Amino acid sequence: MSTHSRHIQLMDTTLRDGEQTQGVAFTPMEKVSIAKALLQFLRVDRIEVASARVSEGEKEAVSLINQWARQEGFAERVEVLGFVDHTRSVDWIKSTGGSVINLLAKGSEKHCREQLGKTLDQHSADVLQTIAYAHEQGLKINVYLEDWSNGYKDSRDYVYGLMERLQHTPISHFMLPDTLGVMSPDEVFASFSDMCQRYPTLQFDFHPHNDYGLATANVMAAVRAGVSAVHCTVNCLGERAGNASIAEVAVVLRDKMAMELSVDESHLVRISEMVENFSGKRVAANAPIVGADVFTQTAGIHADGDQKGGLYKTKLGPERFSRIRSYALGKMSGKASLKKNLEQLELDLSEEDQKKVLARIVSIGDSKQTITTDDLPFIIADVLESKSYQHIKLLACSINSGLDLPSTVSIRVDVKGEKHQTTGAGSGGFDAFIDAIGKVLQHYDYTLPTLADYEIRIPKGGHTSALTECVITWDCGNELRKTRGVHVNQVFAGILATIKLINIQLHEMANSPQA
Ligand SMILES: CC(C)C(=O)C(=O)O
Repeated sequence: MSTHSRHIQLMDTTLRDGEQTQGVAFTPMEKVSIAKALLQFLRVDRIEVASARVSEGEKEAVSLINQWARQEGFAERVEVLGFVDHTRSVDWIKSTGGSVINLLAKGSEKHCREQLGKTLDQHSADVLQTIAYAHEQGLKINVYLEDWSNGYKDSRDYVYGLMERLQHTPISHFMLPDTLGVMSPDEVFASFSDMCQRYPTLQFDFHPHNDYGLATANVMAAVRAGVSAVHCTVNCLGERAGNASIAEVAVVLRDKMAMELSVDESHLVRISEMVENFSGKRVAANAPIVGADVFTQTAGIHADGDQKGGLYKTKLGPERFSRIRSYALGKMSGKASLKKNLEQLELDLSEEDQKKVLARIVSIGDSKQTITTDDLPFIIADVLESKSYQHIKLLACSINSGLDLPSTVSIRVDVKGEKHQTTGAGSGGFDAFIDAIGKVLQHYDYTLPTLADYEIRIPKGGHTSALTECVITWDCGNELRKTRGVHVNQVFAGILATIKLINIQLHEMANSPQA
């Protein structure tokens, strides 16, 4: 098959196979939100949203999605996995207002024999009967040949036999899964080339799994062999090691194969965040395109190269995905990393002061702590002994905690030069501190944002007396902000991270035009 540019459909199955990720279950409203984001903003071609007959909640979700999709003219782009169960899956899909069934047939002789206890003739008769009924009911029909990768390897005659029986029925897409994620790109290319040449008038989809970490490479091979659609999920969710990441597939097919796609890449990250929140499955910081760190340069030499004419630029620029490049501060930072951060904060420092600040950054980095751009003004203030960034200082803090007892805290703080002493109570030491500090801050018209996340880490191989690092993500309304605190006592690490956030926000309040 030629590698000439052609349109490749992306079928997103986050809401069906993605929900088969261990521990993931979306509520109906979450499913509706994800479906809308996928079709309306990301503009994928098709979405698979559920398996038929799973539950009442699933029925509600699918009905809501179909209702919305019909209004928006997307009805035929919403698909539901159905089973060879006479009329039951078809009736279920019809009752949700659905238009498309993705019928699950057996793609390997072994599955057909061992799981269904049927021969090829018996199984194809059942499949044909369900297809006829679905067609009569006005559904569009796609068919999965489950375990096709093994079927093609071990029982090719069975696969051809099934295809012969199905090829003249009203099936729109033959969806060939690598159900257990066992194929290599060479195997995908050879098998799909054969299928596409043998049945040149049929449309084939590839449904990959990532068990060997080869899902994206396998998608490339399938497209090279001639498939017209590939399946993927947001954040690579899916059974076991997942399917193929939609972000990876989109950029690889565009950049490496010059294929035409409908997806709007600028929405990839937002959808990834939405799915991360609803699924509770964190995206690895180094996940291509959507990971938190993938547009951060750490080595000073890279920051230097970027400053000298974009020497480290690639097609995968952050702007393409509505993200920005950042320059990490740590022991590997150089002058250019600091300069880039100063530019971002619109801060001007003499060469001499930059040297001092850089030396401090490197020494903080050496003690394994991480530094964010938000930390920089405070490091500068500390190194250059400027008072203008120290709006709040924790002078003393003692915490009393006991098993099954409320915690109490007593604090002394300096806010803008005024001293306060107060107490607080809560269900834990940190909660008690939040109670106490809240009492002080109400005098300054300031309310702490809510926590979006709270992580405690110790260095790998650490021991009970090791430093702990607390990273708090704050929901500041229009943005999420992270602050870090480091201390041997993990509650104090959280308290220091909180003081940092308060300092940043009091500083912004003091410098806002209304102040
Ligand atoms: C249920 C089927 C279609 C599947 O997801 C697979 O075979 O990978």
